[in-house]
Amino acid sequence: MRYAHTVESVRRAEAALMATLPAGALMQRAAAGLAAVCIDVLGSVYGARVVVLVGSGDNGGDALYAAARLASRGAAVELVVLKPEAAHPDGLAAALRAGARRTDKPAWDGVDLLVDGVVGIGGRPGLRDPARTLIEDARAAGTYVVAVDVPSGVDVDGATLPEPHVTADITVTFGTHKPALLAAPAVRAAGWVQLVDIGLVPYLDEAGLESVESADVRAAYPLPSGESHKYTRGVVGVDAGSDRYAGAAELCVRGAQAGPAGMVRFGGPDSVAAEIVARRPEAVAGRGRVQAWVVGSGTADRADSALRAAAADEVPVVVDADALAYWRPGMVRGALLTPHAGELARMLDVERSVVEAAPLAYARQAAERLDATVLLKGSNTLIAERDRPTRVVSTGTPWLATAGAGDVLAGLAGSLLAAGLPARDAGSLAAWLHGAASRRAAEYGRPITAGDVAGAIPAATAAVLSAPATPAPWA
Ligand SMILES: NC(=O)C1=CN([C@@H]2O[C@H](COP(=O)(O)OP(=O)(O)OC[C@H]3O[C@@H](n4cnc5c(N)ncnc54)[C@H](O)[C@@H]3O)[C@@H](O)[C@H]2O)[C@@H](O)CC1
Ligand SMILES: Nc1ncnc2c1ncn2[C@@H]1O[C@H](COP(=O)(O)OP(=O)(O)O)[C@@H](O)[C@H]1O
Ligand SMILES: [K+]
Repeated sequence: MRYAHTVESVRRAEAALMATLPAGALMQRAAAGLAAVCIDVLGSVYGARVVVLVGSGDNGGDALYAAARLASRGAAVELVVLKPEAAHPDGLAAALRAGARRTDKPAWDGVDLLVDGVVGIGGRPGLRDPARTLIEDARAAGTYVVAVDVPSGVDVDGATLPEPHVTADITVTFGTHKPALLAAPAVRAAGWVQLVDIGLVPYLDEAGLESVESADVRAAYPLPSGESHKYTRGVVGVDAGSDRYAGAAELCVRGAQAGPAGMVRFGGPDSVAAEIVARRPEAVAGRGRVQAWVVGSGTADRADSALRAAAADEVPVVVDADALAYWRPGMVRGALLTPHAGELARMLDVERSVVEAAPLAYARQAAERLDATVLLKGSNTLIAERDRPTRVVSTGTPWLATAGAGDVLAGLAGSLLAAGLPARDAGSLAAWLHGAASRRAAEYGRPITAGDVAGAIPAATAAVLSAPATPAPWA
């Protein structure tokens, strides 16, 4: 996992760490890491032109000490000190001593790098002038931007993206990630994120947000063993599709078949079942004992009865698409709801745009109010559960925004549930593998169908499971 901590928890940890160190040591660690990334970006430092925007807090202090390091390596460093009376005095003196010069209006032509030290975790969202105009001018000139700790102006904890804000090419962050560096929409402003270790980790409490990585998928994926048979691997029931949306049923079944469960039962209408079995002969038509249900993809006006029937089995349920409207808090223990922003907005009775602007807050609110694990689909996908760190998955590609992709995801999540994973892990792994499969299918940049995504899930799974350890002979 990559972990993100809120401003409050970073401050708490920093205070505890600072108490063990000489004054200023932490800022030096941060500045050294920042300067190293800038040097990497520049390639050749000597003679490079660097403009540093210096705010009035410690974020500006970091930027000033990094500026001193760059200037002492021969870079032509220009400091724009936004509030001279409040700039970090020792940092400013160090930068000037090393040869940096002050300016109010840099000529952006020929600037190799802009360092954004306007505000960090102490910043209020948004940017005021003159920082705003300076950033706009630099961007218009195509200047490469390195943000210090966070891109200035973003909402650090809420990960929303108020206008105006800095859009960085690289963000060099200290100690731990911040929510805005992992979750949409703010993550779009961060560019590539580089974490600098300043020794904070032992002092941090549990992260509120965690980003799922390939090693997490490998560690949690339910593997069959030599003793397994199809029933011990889990049976997943799919109640999806209708005469109008038969395709949704097939895509959901294909997602389920690409997961770890040993068998897929199709419990939808007979007319659809006949077609499913003809096209996917491994699926078994008719209801029976299952370890998890997937309900709702393309069920149209059967959604209510389909959800109630699944709930009566008292096994975990993936509640997707049309069935979401009939979800009642507490209906099923261990349920995984898989709405996109529009569906979640309807469930919470707000506008879609409101959810899209603050997905992290709404996914969390939904998990509370709806009493279930909520997987909110989008450019990155969130998995929220009450009293647990929220997960974020960002393996997908925008090509994944294609009709039916959600049906595949629901099927895959159901298979992982049936194989025994709790809802939060099933949702995390399903979203990760679904996103990885979409990238594989899109070959890093071409249109794909939901069927292509389903077809690529086994290869994406193989790639992540091929751990360096020697596999057991039967695996
Ligand atoms: N606390 C620590 O131990 C460490 C902090 N570090 C740095 O310190 C930063 C936090 O420093 P601070 O707490 O001083 O806060 P910041 O430097 O993030 O910002 C606070 C200052 O910016 C002004 N400000 C707030 N919102 C603004 C806005 N929208 N536009 C313009 N000005 C605004 C405030 O009036 C205040 O003076 C971190 O992000 C990190 O870069 C690092 O040096 C590592 C160690
Ligand atoms: N911009 C994007 N970048 C990456 N993935 C996206 C983006 N937009 C949507 N997705 C993903 O595409 C899938 C679309 O699912 P969904 O909205 O349910 O479509 P459908 O209902 O047609 O199946 C989800 O997995 C979602 O996370
Ligand atoms: K910054």
